[in-house]
Amino acid sequence: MKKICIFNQKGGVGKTTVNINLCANLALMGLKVLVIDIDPQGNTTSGLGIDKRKVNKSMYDLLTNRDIKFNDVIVESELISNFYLAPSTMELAGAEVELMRLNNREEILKEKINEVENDYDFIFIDCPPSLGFLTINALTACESVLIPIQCEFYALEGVGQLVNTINLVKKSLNKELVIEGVLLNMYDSRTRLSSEVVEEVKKYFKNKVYDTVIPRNIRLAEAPSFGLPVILYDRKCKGTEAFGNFTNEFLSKNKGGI
Ligand SMILES: Nc1ncnc2c1ncn2[C@@H]1O[C@H](COP(=O)(O)OP(=O)(O)OP(=O)(O)O)[C@@H](O)[C@H]1O
Ligand SMILES: [Mg+2]
Repeated sequence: MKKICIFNQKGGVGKTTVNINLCANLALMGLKVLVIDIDPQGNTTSGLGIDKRKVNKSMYDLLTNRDIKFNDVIVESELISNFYLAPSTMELAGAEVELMRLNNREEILKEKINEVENDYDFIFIDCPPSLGFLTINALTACESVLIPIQCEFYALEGVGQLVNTINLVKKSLNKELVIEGVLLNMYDSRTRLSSEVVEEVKKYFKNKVYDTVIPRNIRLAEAPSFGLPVILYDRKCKGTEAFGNFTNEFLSKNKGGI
């Protein structure tokens, strides 16, 4: 079992896209996967075809109500076997204020995950684009952080702060935390900028950067509106191919982790 959070405090870099598609591929390979949506935007929840209005119990209930068990919140995917989701709704935005007074507020998620972690091969957490309480809970609960980076001019902006936050959590709340890997997303082979960004990111993160690069692909952007991971939306597109390669690379680096 391994627990990984997908994080970059920059918005729109592909956290949710990576989460949905990597996890779907792992589940289709027969690994048992739990995705925890800890972003009040709930994009992972809707991207997996769950209607947020119909969510019975969500991550908000789990974090704010001691009597709720993790298994009360988890829903099983109807599309993919071995694939489970802990959904989020807008309510989660209020959790920070409600939990402010608790002493162990950074460790609530970690303690809750303990209840179910042995049931899964992988647990992934989709973080919001901020360095707030929810993200700190995720970083405290996980063994590693997978960082998606968008191939654009400001790609490395804020990365120093991101690494500082990881180091801070490492010092105070979670000594084991490491960077799982850095995944370059929305690569455009026609532009020199994209390849320059790849070089920059490699200079900064060195061998932590995955060889696989995810191209900008319209099918990847369309799939969530149908509530599907890309592999079930268009099996032959470039996005599916890239996520297939990435899943294999991810697994080859995690041989001992399953
Ligand atoms: N490789 C790609 N090709 C085309 N579109 C993409 C790609 N990756 C992500 N997108 C699209 O870009 C937008 C942002 O992606 P995504 O929601 O995964 O980012 P995020 O980091 O989770 O955002 P947030 O910080 O708001 O949670 C979405 O509309 C998504 O469909
Ligand atoms: Mg997201």
